[in-house]
Amino acid sequence: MGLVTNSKGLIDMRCDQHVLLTPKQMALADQEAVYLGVPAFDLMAAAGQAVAEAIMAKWTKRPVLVMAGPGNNGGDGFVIAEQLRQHNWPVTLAFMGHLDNMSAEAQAHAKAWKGEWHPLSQTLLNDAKLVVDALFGAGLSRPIEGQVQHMLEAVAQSGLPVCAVDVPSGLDGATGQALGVVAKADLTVTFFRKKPGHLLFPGRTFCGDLLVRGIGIPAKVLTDLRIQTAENHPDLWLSDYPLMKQDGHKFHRGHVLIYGGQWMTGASRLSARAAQRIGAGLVSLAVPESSWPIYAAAMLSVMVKPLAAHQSEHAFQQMLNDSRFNVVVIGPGAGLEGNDKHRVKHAVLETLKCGRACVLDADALTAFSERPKALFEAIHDACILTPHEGEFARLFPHLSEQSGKDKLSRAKQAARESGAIVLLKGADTVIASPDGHAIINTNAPAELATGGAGDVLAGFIAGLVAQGMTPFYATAAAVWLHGEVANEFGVGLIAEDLTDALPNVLQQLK
Ligand SMILES: NC(=O)C1=CN([C@@H]2O[C@H](COP(=O)(O)OP(=O)(O)OC[C@H]3O[C@@H](n4cnc5c(N)ncnc54)[C@H](O)[C@@H]3O)[C@@H](O)[C@H]2O)[C@@H](O)CC1
Ligand SMILES: Nc1ncnc2c1ncn2[C@@H]1O[C@H](COP(=O)(O)OP(=O)(O)O)[C@@H](O)[C@H]1O
Ligand SMILES: [K+]
Repeated sequence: MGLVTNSKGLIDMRCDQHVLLTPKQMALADQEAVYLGVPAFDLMAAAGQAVAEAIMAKWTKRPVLVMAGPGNNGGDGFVIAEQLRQHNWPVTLAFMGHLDNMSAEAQAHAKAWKGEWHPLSQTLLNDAKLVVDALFGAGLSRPIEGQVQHMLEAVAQSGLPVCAVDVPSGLDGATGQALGVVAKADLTVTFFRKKPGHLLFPGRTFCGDLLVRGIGIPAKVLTDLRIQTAENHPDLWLSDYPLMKQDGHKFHRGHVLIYGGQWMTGASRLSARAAQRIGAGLVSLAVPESSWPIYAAAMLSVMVKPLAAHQSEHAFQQMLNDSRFNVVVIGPGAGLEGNDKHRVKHAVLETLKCGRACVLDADALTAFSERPKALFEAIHDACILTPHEGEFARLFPHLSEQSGKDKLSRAKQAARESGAIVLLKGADTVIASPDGHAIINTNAPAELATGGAGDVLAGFIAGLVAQGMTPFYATAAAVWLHGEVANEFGVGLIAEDLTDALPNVLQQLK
């Protein structure tokens, strides 16, 4: 897989801007930059300078309280304080730590601060109109408690605007989870590249506006870091995107087969329309004979094939023999009542048995909740599971939201355990591949929380896989387009609009 690393394991520079570094990887990047000849003093100077500039661009001149912690995050704080002071801002500096324990560069910058030093105290908030949180950054190693906790609580209660340096103190940059209390910020300035914790919830809400600033670390330090995570962006997959060929015909653009249920006939129709709109050459719906008129009447350009009631399993199996169906979607509206569950499981297992690329969603996932292993044993590498948190917990109960693990790790572990690409939905959708690569999506607006949006997404994915896109990229592209269309449409969105408004967004991709 070539998401962030190419076949030699080197970073693909096309997407280098979008990679996400864990705090550990960031520390290695810093070290490597120093090894390559960039002085640590200069890195810290650039970091502090970048934050000071961001503050002066966002806020008018006002009294500032800079809270500087015991490590290099605190070192940045001293640079910020001095920079703002030089621009005639009234600055108060509160330090918690021991100068002797700080790195040489932090000590040097602390000594360059021309103002007074105060111990951390809540009374300092009385005269402040802005707080700079330079307490802890990448080095946070345990939950915040005691005096710092009380200080952060007082900052929150004060309602003062906060600028966080690198990450809001208390936020785990790797996971987006709080380690004890977190200082919620209005602006967070991070360095070199974003961290997963800036994008995953609840971390994203703690950061406020997020700025990334280069501090002189050369991009080539990324090559040895074994980075596996990136933020979703067309740069990751556009070169793999199936743009139309002038001499193409419909059979070049794949044929999606969608399994339709008896009662919830809308869901699979939404998927079908979405697969068409995103460019699949042909789309067929295989539906129970009894519901055939409903489907056929509503779908004009989709081929609707009836599955006879007395032999529906056999009939579906027969359809799979036609190798022109290069992707199968099962789940939206498939049904779980009576014999439906058995039929759905059978359809899934037969599809997997013949090695067909497939998107398994909704009921196709829930159908296996009693014995997920039966599904995992059949899965191959062109299989995409698209659960929301509820469906995810049915297949991976030990990885549910309640497990205490973060979303990125949960999705990655699920992909590894199942052998499938796992798309774990939500406002911070994660797409994880069994080989450890993962993409975090950030463009989805809350308008997507509407019935049927997931059915459309399944259709988008299938439509892209049908056209030859690799499943991992197809999933990432579909999720991004889904979010982008919802943004373009705005309020009042219903699932049908996602498909109808897709062409505008596709047009901009060209
Ligand atoms: N060359 C570099 O490494 C650069 C680092 N930069 C800054 O340095 C930061 C990372 O610096 P550090 O690795 O020194 O880490 P931090 O400054 O985040 O904090 C590390 C210190 O905090 C203590 N600590 C951790 N968790 C604690 C807790 N819950 N309660 C009390 N004390 C706790 C640790 O024992 C250690 O003394 C980055 O976030 C960034 O702001 C920037 O200056 C750019 C250059
Ligand atoms: N608050 C939110 N912000 C952004 N996207 C969301 C939010 N809530 C849900 N979504 C997205 O909306 C879609 C809903 O899918 P799903 O839960 O399967 O719904 P349905 O089964 O009704 O189609 C997913 O793509 C999900 O990521
Ligand atoms: K901080």
